[in-house]
Amino acid sequence: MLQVKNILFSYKKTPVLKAVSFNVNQGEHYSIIGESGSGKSTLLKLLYGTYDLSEGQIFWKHEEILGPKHNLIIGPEYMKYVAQEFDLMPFITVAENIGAFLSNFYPEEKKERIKELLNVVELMPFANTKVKYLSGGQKQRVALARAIAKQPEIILLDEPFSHIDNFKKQSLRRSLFKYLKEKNITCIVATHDKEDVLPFSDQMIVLHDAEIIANGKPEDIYNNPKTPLIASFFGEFNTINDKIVYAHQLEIVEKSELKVTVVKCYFKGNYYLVEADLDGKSIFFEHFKSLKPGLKTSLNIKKNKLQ
Ligand SMILES: Nc1ncnc2c1ncn2[C@@H]1O[C@H](COP(=O)(O)OP(=O)(O)OP(=O)(O)O)[C@@H](O)[C@H]1O
Repeated sequence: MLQVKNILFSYKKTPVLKAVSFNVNQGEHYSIIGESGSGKSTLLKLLYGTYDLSEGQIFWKHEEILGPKHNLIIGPEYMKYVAQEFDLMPFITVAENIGAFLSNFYPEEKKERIKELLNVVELMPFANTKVKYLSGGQKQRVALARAIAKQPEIILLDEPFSHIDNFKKQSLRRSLFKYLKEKNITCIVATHDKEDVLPFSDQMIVLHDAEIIANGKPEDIYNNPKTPLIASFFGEFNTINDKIVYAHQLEIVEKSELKVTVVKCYFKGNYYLVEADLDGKSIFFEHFKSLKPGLKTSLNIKKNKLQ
């Protein structure tokens, strides 16, 4: 188990993280979300032992993870960290990069392992391409494969799919997270993307103003967002009578107290996001077809949030 116990950390005077505590079980998928600058990357770096903590402790199993004051080499053996800037060897091939830290003692096994890893990150066709000729997204996939090559016990991923296009992202996410679960590798992901969290995470935390403002199962946090900031991570939402209501929870009905006037419609693929006026305030709801600006209608809040 990873135990983060009441940590405090500042780069300068103001704390970037304070009173941060949470536990992650072996094999669990844990997500860290928060606005830009909320300390997600800093938290991953602290878990990796990049900096010394001002207060608190971090343990993996019974071993304390200590910073550079105590270690010449940053990062414990059993842990891998994939930063936003990936550090690859440009003049050798994808396969050579992935195999760089694998033992040469059993060449056949090494070849098989590289093949397996190339499949996980869907880079088989680029096995013999030099990394310098790859796109940003392809390089990010090499970095991911390299991080799992030696089968760490725990992997820290900072925005792991940020450079990868939407075509590849969906299948890559499934492939990587499935692989990590199968191998029982604990995975901690800092992300802006709810698609990294909702379908895959066992637990998540939300950082704001240097502290954890929510910690729990994604389903619970999604269904009961405590603040507008949390709701905004998941999608378009409204505050109606002091309650947070997602756009998809509103439906048009014949009569209700919520009388709105349509302002604009945005095509979203399988639905339209409708912007409407409710007593001088903008309100957003989803509808299956486009509505004319100026149309007056009534809305109802659906009961089941997942509908
Ligand atoms: N090396 C550093 N020296 C000083 N301040 C830093 C350093 N790295 C980060 N910060 C500051 O610490 C705060 C948290 O940064 P961090 O990169 O952890 O946020 P983040 O949530 O990962 O942001 P993003 O989502 O944009 O990657 C920010 O205010 C940032 O400016």
